[in-house]
Amino acid sequence: MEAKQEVANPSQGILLQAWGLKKNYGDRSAVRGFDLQLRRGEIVALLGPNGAGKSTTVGMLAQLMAPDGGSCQLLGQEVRGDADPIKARLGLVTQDLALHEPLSAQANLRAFGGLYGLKGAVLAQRVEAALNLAGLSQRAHEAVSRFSGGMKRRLHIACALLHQPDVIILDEPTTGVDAQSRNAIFDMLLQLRDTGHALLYTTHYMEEAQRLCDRVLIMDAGRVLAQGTVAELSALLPAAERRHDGSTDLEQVFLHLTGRALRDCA
Ligand SMILES: Nc1ncnc2c1ncn2[C@@H]1O[C@H](COP(=O)(O)OP(=O)(O)OP(=O)(O)O)[C@@H](O)[C@H]1O
Repeated sequence: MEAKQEVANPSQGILLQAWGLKKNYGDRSAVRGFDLQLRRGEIVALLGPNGAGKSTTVGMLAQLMAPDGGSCQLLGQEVRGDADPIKARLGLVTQDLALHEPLSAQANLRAFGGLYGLKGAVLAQRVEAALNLAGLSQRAHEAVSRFSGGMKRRLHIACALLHQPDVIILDEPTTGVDAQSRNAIFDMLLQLRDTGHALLYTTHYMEEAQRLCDRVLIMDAGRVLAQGTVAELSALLPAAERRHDGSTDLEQVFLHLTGRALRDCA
């Protein structure tokens, strides 16, 4: 195990921390050394093209797969197996929807709440709060099969939050949604950030990372190439490549770092 430079410390606001995470599939290195410090009250984007290693990184951070190297801590502790209570402090929003289409939004939430061991008045209160957060209170009793793609995505996110995790990892949560629903999802995520959650958000959409996130990690071929605020990343560009109006396009930064355009990598 590699040396740790710093202990993840919730009192300093660091809720999720990783050191040198590595993962191989056979002789392919999917992740080649991933470091992270995720703090309370921030949204960090993990931005990279298809195949960059984002989902594999999420799998290791969410304790779904063991790394081949490195380690991570959740609220200052290593997670010791599925039964470790600390694991409940993390919520994972997967890329694939996990909803029961014939059931209503409320019934889906109740079913997920049951999986987390919630019942009675607590379950009822959490389901109501989740419907509210997802903007679905008026559609609570309708079958999910009648929902738009964006409504399903919002419900899917709400299901992953019923156990009130501190750290939320979202793997491309806007896949297949229109601009209006994307805005509704952004509102949900900003509300979560502003109530003290820490969010890690994977995407291959630069404009999402730029608009929503406090910091951005740019990843390609299993490595983090650069990280920082958009302004910090912009400072990596040579003066001649910067826009005259001072605005930055993460696409330009990716192009500068890799010699190819992010949109051409998909
Ligand atoms: N189960 C697997 N077996 C073999 N190779 C895999 C497996 N899962 C991922 N890979 C490979 O590992 C690399 C990283 O894949 P990963 O899915 O983590 O990237 P990603 O950035 O999440 O991509 P996307 O945006 O398309 O989801 C890719 O080269 C991929 O083909």
